[in-house]
Amino acid sequence: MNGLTELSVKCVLVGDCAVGKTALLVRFTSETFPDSYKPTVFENTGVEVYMDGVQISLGLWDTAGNDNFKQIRPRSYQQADVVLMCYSVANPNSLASIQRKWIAEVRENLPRVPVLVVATQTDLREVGVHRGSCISPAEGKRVAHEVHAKGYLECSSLSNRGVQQVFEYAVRTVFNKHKKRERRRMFSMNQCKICCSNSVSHDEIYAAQIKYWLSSSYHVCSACGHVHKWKKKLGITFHLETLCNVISKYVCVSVCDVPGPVPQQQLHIERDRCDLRLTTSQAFRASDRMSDFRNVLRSHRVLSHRCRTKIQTE
Ligand SMILES: Nc1nc2c(ncn2[C@@H]2O[C@H](COP(=O)(O)OP(=O)(O)OP(=O)(O)O)[C@@H](O)[C@H]2O)c(=O)[nH]1
Repeated sequence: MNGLTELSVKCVLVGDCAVGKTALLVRFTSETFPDSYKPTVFENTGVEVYMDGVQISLGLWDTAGNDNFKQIRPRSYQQADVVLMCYSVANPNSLASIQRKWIAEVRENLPRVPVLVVATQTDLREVGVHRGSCISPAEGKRVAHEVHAKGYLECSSLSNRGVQQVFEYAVRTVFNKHKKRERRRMFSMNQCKICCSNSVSHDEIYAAQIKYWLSSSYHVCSACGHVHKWKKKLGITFHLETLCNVISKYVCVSVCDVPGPVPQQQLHIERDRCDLRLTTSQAFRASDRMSDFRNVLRSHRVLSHRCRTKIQTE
């Protein structure tokens, strides 16, 4: 990806046999509907799409629902950006499989990649023998919620209803994730120039002695998320002892402008890979109980877009 002018997205479809994964892909890529059923072993295809002016190479990976080909599936999971877990509204077992089997397999291979639950063959709610006994949207949504899916969509490849939306949603999910990451990187680069005039290098910084940390209060800059000694100027009160204890290995702010004795501990920053994010809307003091502090960090995970830098203590 280059400054979000182009992006490549790998989307993998999984789900029980005959739920309509191939038909969904065929409908989306060629505007046709395959009537005959031919079990998939392994297929992939690619299309170019645009989103907000960004050209996106969308790789679409069809997988076999049949477990005879189970060994092949991990190949499809490699480097995936988003997974569509499909079930047929006319087949309750296929929905049960999402909870019982597919989410576990996907998470084993892709622990953090967004998944969407996709209900297929929705035309069967209106015609055919399953009419009246099909799975309702509410039931599908409930399962999606339980497996922590990023979204729930319904479609019919036969009637072409909702097909486009499935892929739009999938691409949008990945797109937004990249945009967020990009924005964070930009903030990180820009704001550090402003706020950290006397900070040391971003890639490798030196922190003061832990002892010094234990006895000192620092402040997190509201602009860049860095710890400063600027009392009440820009940031929130933040005690490094607490910070160190709570996040014993990974700290989500970089420490710069460290006064005091010669640094004894070297810290390495892993840029753009931060799990914890801070906002500046709240103040914490050293006296805060650890659990409260942890909760506050947790509750602020998604709020801040400020520069995030992860420090790994050696
Ligand atoms: N009524 C209806 N039938 C569909 C729809 N989508 C697929 N089918 C039919 O369902 C059968 C299975 O479709 P496939 O797309 O091959 O299913 P699959 O999930 O790829 O199956 P595997 O390759 O075995 O994993 C075919 O006979 C399709 O014609 C749909 O939206 N509505």
